[in-house]
Amino acid sequence: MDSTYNYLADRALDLLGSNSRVLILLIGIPGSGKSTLAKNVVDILNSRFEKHNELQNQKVNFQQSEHNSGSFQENKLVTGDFVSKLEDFNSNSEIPLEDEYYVPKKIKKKNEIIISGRCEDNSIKLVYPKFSSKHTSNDFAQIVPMDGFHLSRKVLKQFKDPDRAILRRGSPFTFDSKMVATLIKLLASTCTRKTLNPPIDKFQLIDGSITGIPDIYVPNFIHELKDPTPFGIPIKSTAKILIIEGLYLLLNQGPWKSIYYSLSRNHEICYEIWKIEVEFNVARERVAKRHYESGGSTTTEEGYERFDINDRPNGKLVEFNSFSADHYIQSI
Ligand SMILES: Nc1ncnc2c1ncn2[C@@H]1O[C@H](COP(=O)(O)OP(=O)(O)OP(=O)(O)O)[C@@H](O)[C@H]1O
Repeated sequence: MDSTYNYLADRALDLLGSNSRVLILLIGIPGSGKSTLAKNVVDILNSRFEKHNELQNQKVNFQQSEHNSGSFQENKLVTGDFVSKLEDFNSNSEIPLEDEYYVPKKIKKKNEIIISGRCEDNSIKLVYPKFSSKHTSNDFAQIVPMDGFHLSRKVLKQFKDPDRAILRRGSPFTFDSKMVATLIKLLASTCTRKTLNPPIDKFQLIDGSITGIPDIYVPNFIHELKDPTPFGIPIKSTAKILIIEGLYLLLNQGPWKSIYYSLSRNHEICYEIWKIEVEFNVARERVAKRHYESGGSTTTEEGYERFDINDRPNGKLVEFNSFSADHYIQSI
């Protein structure tokens, strides 16, 4: 197992090369072990980062612009082109909550831009970094979960068939898929292949005032609240390896398919797609156990039932309707 995680950490570092950032999409059916694998790989990367800095006898090796006015300069953001194409949010316009194709809108504030989809709970915030004085070892590699893009129960209850929406929570139509696609396009724009001159060490962090990469805040999913919270997860401008994990990232249906197209048609983007392969009966055992241990079901039998009602159809959907990945990992 450890050798798989170490191999993947090496692979991510090789992909990064001397680019400012690499994006890795991690997919797999429910229970395939996406979160577990992503966490292990990110931990290895961050501990290597820490060790590297210890060897160099410096806390964090990082490059920052000397003259940073700290003022907001949208045109300096690498995400500027993409964001400028989004329409401004108009508080009078009605948001069709069930429209999967609803296009997110932007709201500009002093030194930040908020991108809002069908529900403000799923919003994303971009902040142009003023100063980046505090860095920790966790700034190097990071997991970006998709859970925060679950539509809130408040929204699902307003669907034409709220019972079905609540029962099938976790299915593609219960996410703000346009916001997921928007986030990936935003992140992709921060991962363009640009060999810096002079080439920099893989482990060197570079301030957003040099790269034009903003800090991006994405929604978190608090399991106790059973709903998303906006801006709960910061993706610092200095993060160099991002692992985005989610079930539907390669789905070739609805707004999800734009994720694959936005990456695969652009060879300028430094990215790779990894898929974990696992037998359904193995995933079923794991998920039923997880449901039971987390209190989501009172017996293991009920855990199996939950897998069969929701996780299995969602898993089958992605197994038969997804684009191909770049690298396949056998779950052990
Ligand atoms: N290789 C493994 N061997 C045994 N159990 C595992 C393995 N990987 C993960 N698990 C366990 O299986 C369960 C599901 O793992 P994890 O949450 O990482 O999967 P996931 O693909 O992210 O699932 P989901 O999409 O449902 O969130 C967890 O309880 C985890 O501890």
